[in-house]
Amino acid sequence: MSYKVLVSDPLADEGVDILRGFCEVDVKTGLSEDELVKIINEYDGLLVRSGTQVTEKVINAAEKLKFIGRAGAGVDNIELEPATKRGIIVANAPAGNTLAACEHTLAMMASLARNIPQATASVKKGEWKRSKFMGVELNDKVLGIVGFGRIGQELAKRANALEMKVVAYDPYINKERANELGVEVMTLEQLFPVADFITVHTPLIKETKHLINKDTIATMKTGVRIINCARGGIINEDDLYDAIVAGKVAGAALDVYEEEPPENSKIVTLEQVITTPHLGASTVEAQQNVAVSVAKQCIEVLKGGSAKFVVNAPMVAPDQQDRIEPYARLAQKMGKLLIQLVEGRIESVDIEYGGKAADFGSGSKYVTRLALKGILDPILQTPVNIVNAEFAATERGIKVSETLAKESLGFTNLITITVKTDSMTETVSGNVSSPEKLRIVKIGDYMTDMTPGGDVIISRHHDKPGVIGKFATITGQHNINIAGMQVGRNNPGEEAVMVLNVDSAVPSEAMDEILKIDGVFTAKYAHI
Ligand SMILES: NC(=O)C1=CN([C@@H]2O[C@H](COP(=O)(O)OP(=O)(O)OC[C@H]3O[C@@H](n4cnc5c(N)ncnc54)[C@H](O)[C@@H]3O)[C@@H](O)[C@H]2O)C=CC1
Ligand SMILES: O=C(O)C(=O)COP(=O)(O)O
Repeated sequence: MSYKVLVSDPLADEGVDILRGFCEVDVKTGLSEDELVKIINEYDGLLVRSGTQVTEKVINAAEKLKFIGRAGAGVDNIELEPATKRGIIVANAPAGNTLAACEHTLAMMASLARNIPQATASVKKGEWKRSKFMGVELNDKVLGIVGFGRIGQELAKRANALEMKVVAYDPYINKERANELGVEVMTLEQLFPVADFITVHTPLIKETKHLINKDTIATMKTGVRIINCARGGIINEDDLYDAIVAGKVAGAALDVYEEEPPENSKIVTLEQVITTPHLGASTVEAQQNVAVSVAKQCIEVLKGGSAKFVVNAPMVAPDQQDRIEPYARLAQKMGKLLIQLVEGRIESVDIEYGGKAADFGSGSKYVTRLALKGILDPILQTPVNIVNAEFAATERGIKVSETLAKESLGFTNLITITVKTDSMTETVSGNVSSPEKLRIVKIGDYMTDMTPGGDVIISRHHDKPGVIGKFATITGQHNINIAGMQVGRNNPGEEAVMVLNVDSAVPSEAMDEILKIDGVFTAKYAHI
């Protein structure tokens, strides 16, 4: 299969070369939304930085698109919901530019403290105004970090070395980690009045939009200096402008703007405001890191796998991946079996985790989505994957639940999936004996021991002499070889469940004959 990938923002050659080794790549930068909409249906993958707006209109025109890669951290230029609905994996390269953005913030803070850009411009004009550019020291000043994630934490380490006092606010902060870094954790109300420098390192989301505004600025120290190397929009630029003009804020260092480029922004015209054109990630090292990361993830996805840093699907922690992967495979096969066993409109799917499968934490969401993929893939037009599985279920009114099992039937781990339709309920339980040995151990009320895979006939029949023999006769007449057989029953002479593994597909005529056997209640052919 040959794939085509569009790179619509400048991407380091190292990434483009990796992609070219796998598929056709077009590099077309500076496209308008309409230009992108016109060509996007040719592509299986799209790689961007912050320059391309991946809007709903673009996504809806992207008929073949399977992957959108963000060569960087922030994904606020990609509309995630439409991508998720369409099953398009969106991934970023979150750590590749952390140090670049952190060092840029440090450089901006030092430049702001010592008026370096203004002084440079003055000298270049032939001036020699030493008293005009009196600065302040960083030493002993309070640095308030808002958003204590990757960049915020790296910055704290470096600010400690400059002998600044670091305080931080983050609603999801790891207090132990902050204390290890010598950082005092505060509320925003505590941080604003004590900080000499305030720097924001949050994503731009509804909670952080205009987090710095006229009301919050009013609570800050007079003479505070503010830095934004995260996202335009976290600071209300008009309010910051007024506060600088009023002398409340001594100055600001901005790398990012509410509108980029900031053509209509008055804030950039102020002498006290130093500016760079969104350069936080622009180092040779960071660009190589992020380009290679998204290129590799793009290839993985186009090969049918998953990406390492998916932002629109549940992630499994890297140290849990090997452990959870066999359960995910098992759940998908169980789902595929179940959909072939049930009849009617599906109303609910419950996935029960027992024994060692009960402590997956958020990893269970990954397993659940693969179970849903197994169930929904054969019945839906659009391909179902880890990204859109839950959406595809809820859109069809299917209630999905996860429960912890009270018992695991004596197995060290057990997953039980129950599918309820408007006419019946079917339950299948499975166990991971070893990463290579997956087993279906129970169908309905009957214990079995079946390796999920290949072609099977599953019957419910009266446990009496001669019934099983007739199965063998019919399959033999249709030249279908029986590879294995297990029968489960609760009491002799009552109902039994049989799983017959066969070596080839079973035609409908053979199934019609099987259904006519005296004593057969139900019989289904399934390919798993
Ligand atoms: N200027 C540039 O070129 C670059 C900008 N960035 C931007 O920097 C920002 C931070 O990036 P990372 O540190 O890599 O992300 P991260 O995800 O590691 O950290 C973000 C932190 O913000 C915190 N947060 C979320 N909501 C918050 C709220 N309401 N108040 C305070 N904190 C909140 C999160 O808990 C998290 O710890 C992002 O917006 C990213 O897009 C990143 C790289 C380069
Ligand atoms: O990674 C981020 O969030 C950035 O803002 C970097 O943006 P860029 O890739 O340089 O357009």
